[in-house]
Amino acid sequence: MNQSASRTPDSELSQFRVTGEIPVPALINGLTAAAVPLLLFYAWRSTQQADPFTAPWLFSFAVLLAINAVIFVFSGQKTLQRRVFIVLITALFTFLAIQAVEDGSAIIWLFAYPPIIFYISEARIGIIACLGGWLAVLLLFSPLGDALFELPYSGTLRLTMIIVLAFEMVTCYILDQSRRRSKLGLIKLAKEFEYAAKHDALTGLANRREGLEQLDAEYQRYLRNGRHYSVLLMDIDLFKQVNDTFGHQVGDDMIVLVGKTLTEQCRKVDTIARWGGEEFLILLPETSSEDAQASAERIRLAVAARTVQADGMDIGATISIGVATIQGSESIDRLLQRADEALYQAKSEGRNRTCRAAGS
Ligand SMILES: Nc1nc2c(ncn2[C@@H]2O[C@H](COP(=O)(O)OP(=O)(O)OP(=O)(O)O)[C@@H](O)[C@H]2O)c(=O)[nH]1
Repeated sequence: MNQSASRTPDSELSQFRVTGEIPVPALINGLTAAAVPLLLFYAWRSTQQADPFTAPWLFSFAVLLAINAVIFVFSGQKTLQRRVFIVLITALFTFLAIQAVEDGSAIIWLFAYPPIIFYISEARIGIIACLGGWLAVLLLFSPLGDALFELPYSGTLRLTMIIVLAFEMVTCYILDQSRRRSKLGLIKLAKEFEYAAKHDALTGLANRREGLEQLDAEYQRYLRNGRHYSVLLMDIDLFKQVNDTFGHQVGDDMIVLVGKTLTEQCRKVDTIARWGGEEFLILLPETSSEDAQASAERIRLAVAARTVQADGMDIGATISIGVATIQGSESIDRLLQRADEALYQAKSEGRNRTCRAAGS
């Protein structure tokens, strides 16, 4: 599981939403909603404290973040919004790191950056951004930083910041990886459940429920475009004897063999469903009654040519098939009923044959 999971790229991962997970656009808009008034407040405070440089920058960041949110609301451009947001908050945190707002405490805001960047971007971007940010802080706190800026930070604060920031970034990375792996696990589990809900465990064919869904979808298409479709309802002949004589396992092998043969004989667009114990249904989209009859005969002969091994013997299987083609405004139930009647007729006429439903 982990192998295929770890191969899934982040971009693919971001397309899936696990119930309860905060969607990235919602988080971005929530953070924007919180950041804009905060930035405006600090901009106002800066003007009060006669700091003419900081206020315009904070105000600009507030406006750009608000514009980014508005663009999303009106255009729904999630990717663009996310990228712009990443650039803006990276620039904002860089600004906060080098700009000693008031007494220099603004740099503490850097701790808010790692969890946000890991949550809203791919793991690769998060690592690059955090590593770059940490190296930048290291450089800022070096003698070079002092040469370039007037930094009010003590040696103890610098050392603590560097260590705690690194600790926080690594922790965020580990938590983020754990979150991504859990999400991949859930996605894989959901796919397995979905597959199990739609397929028959023995043959791997569609199960009856999925067959009915496909029938309904085809019926809706038929109502729209009037293109007729057909169904083949088939049943392995005298199957009880196979079970009774050779055992249940040989019976199962025969069901699998028939399912395999049907798959080989059908088009990709056809739906092959295990309808019941030894009963199968094939949905043939856009297929006339004549073509359906021809397909049914081909399938019947293909099955009759195959054998399963039991007690060193080759056991042959034959099937009987009822063919029905949708007509007029009849319901799916009525179509299936006609196919069933045709199958019954094939059985009563001696089995190993194909019968077309009345009216088809
Ligand atoms: N091995 C196996 N047997 C199954 C399975 N599902 C149903 N069966 C058996 O299939 C048999 C079906 O028998 P019947 O309905 O009497 O039909 P038949 O013997 O095929 O006779 P006709 O349909 O009249 O040709 C029953 O004995 C079921 O127990 C399955 O998944 N595996």
